Amino acid sequence: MAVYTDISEVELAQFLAGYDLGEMMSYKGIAEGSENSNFYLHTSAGTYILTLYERRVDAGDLPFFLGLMQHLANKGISCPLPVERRDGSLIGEIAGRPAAIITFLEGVWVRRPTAAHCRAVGEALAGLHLAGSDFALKRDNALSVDGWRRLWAQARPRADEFEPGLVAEIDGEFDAFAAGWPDDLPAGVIHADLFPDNVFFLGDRLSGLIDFYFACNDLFAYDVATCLNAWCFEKDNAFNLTKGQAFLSGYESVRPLQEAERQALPLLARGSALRFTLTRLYDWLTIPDGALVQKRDPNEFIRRLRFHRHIGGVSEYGLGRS
Ligand SMILES: Nc1ncnc2c1ncn2[C@@H]1O[C@H](COP(=O)(O)OP(=O)(O)O)[C@@H](O)[C@H]1O
Ligand SMILES: N[C@@H](CCOP(=O)(O)O)C(=O)O
Repeated sequence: MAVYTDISEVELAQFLAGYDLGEMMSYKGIAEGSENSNFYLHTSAGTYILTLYERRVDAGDLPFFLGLMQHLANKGISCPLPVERRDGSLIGEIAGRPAAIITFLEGVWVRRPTAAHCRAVGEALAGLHLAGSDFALKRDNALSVDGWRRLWAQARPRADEFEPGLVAEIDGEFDAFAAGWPDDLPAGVIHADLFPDNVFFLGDRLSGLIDFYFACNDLFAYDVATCLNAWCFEKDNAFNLTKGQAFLSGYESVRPLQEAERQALPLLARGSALRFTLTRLYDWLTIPDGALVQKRDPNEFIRRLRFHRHIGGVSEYGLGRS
């Protein structure tokens, strides 16, 4: 469930007075998502999504996130378009939270992605990387190695409660990143959270990308690594080579990876697995039982991390296989 802040009809009517969206007809909280409060909003002008930005979103980053959606949509990427207020701004306030209205995208996210879905996501991710290349605003990745260290400092004292031995294991991961985290690979705007619940399909056709609230400037190959983690493992946490191959060939059909990016994938995938382990572990240890938000299992990403740590070579991801 993700409605952290409820809103009244009166508050919504006042908020909508700032827009040219006609009369309010109905609104309804959306159960899915985990970071922000989202509502379906029906007005006489159509259907929209109203988002109230919550704990992990810094209001100072909203011009980047919303401006990026505008930029990408204008470049033909199927993503929500923020709706301008009467005064031309994109951000308002409701119930004491910063808030925006974005256009509604048709489609559903797939619970059981096939190799065809993975290929389509690879193509879309590379398209996003190319389309973001001339976006003027910049945002550092708050959840790269330094951000992971801060999260780890908070989770570490209780991490062995989740799994005995985890403290020593994750301390060791940081040593590996200190020795070799790349900073000289092609970089630009990345999505940074392109999980299945953020990609809509109509049948096998990818119909849109959502949730740009972790987007930032970082290595393109790090985004590739995150998608390998998010799309190409099965429910039993085994890597699916066919899906890996499909995702990577989809990506490379639009933007071929450089050899240095290919060789960096095992470390980047390990880092990405650590990033999601840490946010999930932090939530696991800090969100009270019975809270509205659904906790996600850190173990899935601990298992991925171990897989990447022991990978023999990038052909095991499906690279270089026909
Ligand atoms: N533009 C959109 N069009 C249609 N549905 C959307 C749109 N944006 C969000 N949603 C719905 O809201 C849910 C939560 O959105 P998301 O951006 O992932 O939230 P959060 O940032 O809280 O994780 C999505 O799973 C989807 O059902
Ligand atoms: N993708 C992350 C959680 C972020 O949730 P989202 O609803 O914003 O995609 C994870 O799986 O840990």
